[in-house]
Amino acid sequence: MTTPIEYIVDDIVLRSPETLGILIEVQRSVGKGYGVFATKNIPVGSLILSEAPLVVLIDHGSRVDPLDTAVNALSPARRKAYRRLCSYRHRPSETLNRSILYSNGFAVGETTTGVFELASRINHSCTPNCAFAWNEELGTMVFKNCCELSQGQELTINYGHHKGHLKKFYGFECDCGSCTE
Ligand SMILES: C[S@@+](CC[C@H](N)C(=O)[O-])C[C@H]1O[C@@H](n2cnc3c(N)ncnc32)[C@H](O)[C@@H]1O
Repeated sequence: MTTPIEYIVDDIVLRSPETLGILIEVQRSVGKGYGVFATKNIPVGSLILSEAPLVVLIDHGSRVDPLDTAVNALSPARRKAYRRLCSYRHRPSETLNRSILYSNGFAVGETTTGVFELASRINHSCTPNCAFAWNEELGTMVFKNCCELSQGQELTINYGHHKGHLKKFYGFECDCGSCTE
């Protein structure tokens, strides 16, 4: 659990990660499931979100899937939040926990993957309006907008894959128009 930290964004003092409902909200995104949207105009370079992972996975190659152990160890509310995330099963043998991890995971260090309750709702664009970086000291993924956002605009990040990989691993055809093959 990270200690809440105060940030000043656009004259509002925020306690991390309480930007939900103030700067951003989760809504349906046409053809993409859910997405994260700006609730107001947000100047470039604002702190949009600083969130600790719901689940982290460091795979040590044990026979028992350490992901199942990590998910089972969550509180019922956090386990429910994990299981409610979207999942694209890219192989029939993949477990639901694994599909959720692969569809929603971010690298949080060299060998660690993190899944986030809110950040994992952000959709992809090859020309994204937000950038993110893992902050080791805070133990949070920090998101800032790289251009001005208007109220109601969807936040996007680049998942870091070309078109074919987005289809194969996330199950969607990117139609942003700037994809690389
Ligand atoms: C990390 S989740 C993003 C949140 C997700 N939309 C949800 O409803 O929870 C990744 C999934 O979102 C969808 N997605 C993300 N970016 C998309 C895009 N540009 N076009 C279509 N679907 C997208 C795909 O289903 C993908 O597997």
